[in-house]
Amino acid sequence: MEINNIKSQKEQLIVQNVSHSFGFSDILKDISFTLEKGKVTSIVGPSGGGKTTLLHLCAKLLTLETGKIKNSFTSSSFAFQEARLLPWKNVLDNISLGLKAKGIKKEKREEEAKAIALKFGLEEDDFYKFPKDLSGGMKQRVSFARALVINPSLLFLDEPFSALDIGLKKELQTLLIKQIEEKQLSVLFITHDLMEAIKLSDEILVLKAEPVGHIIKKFSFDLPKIQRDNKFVYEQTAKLLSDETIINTFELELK
Ligand SMILES: Nc1ncnc2c1ncn2[C@@H]1O[C@H](COP(=O)(O)OP(=O)(O)OP(=O)(O)O)[C@@H](O)[C@H]1O
Repeated sequence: MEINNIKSQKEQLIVQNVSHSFGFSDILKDISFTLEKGKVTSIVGPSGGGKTTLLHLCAKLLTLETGKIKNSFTSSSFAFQEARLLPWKNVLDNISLGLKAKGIKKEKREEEAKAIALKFGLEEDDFYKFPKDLSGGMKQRVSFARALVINPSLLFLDEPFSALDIGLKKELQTLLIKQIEEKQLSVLFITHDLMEAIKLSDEILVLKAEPVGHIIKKFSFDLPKIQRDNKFVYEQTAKLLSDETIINTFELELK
């Protein structure tokens, strides 16, 4: 038991002095932060600031050129703004892709995929539908179920809520918070949405694009996510939006 505790404490993502360029364009400069087990770190900033590039470097979807990234989490998965489902596979088969890759038998795969599909608000009638017959919201439910069915210790999220209506956004955020609390899930989360970041994060890194993407400020929040009501989110948002660095980063106009 104790050995497990020691092992789990060591799970972290350490990003040290990471810079990145595409050709002659410098995109990121000297980025450093650490994501601990059970924590959520959000990267917020204006469009084009290099948020997705940073996430891709952390997830090894891009080759690291400068700096160090050490990921000691035991497993990871992804969910993106678009659900990216395989069009030739039905809902259950899409959800259980990661289980298949782990060598889990078909019967067990289906059982686990069905359980998580129901948890994420899909219905039995949806199980054998193909992506072309699903709404955008249903596709995103499948995408979340697929990412979480393998019980990852680290989840990479790139604006997964941005195309959803407000009700579904809230529902999926609540389900995600539950997973974070129950399973000590860690999340690296990209968003444009400051309120969303305040609701979900332990730490927010603000990325400024000019002249090259760099972290201009870090904010931490201690209140348990489950206790963050609208009042907390609005108050914290107002506080952050009155910070001069945030005003400059987002080029907000004060009237
Ligand atoms: N594969 C690539 N090759 C060349 N340039 C790229 C590539 N990927 C991204 N870029 C450029 O890098 C910059 C940062 O892009 P990135 O997608 O990381 O920003 P972002 O902050 O995630 O933006 P958004 O919020 O709009 O998604 C942009 O100018 C983009 O055009």
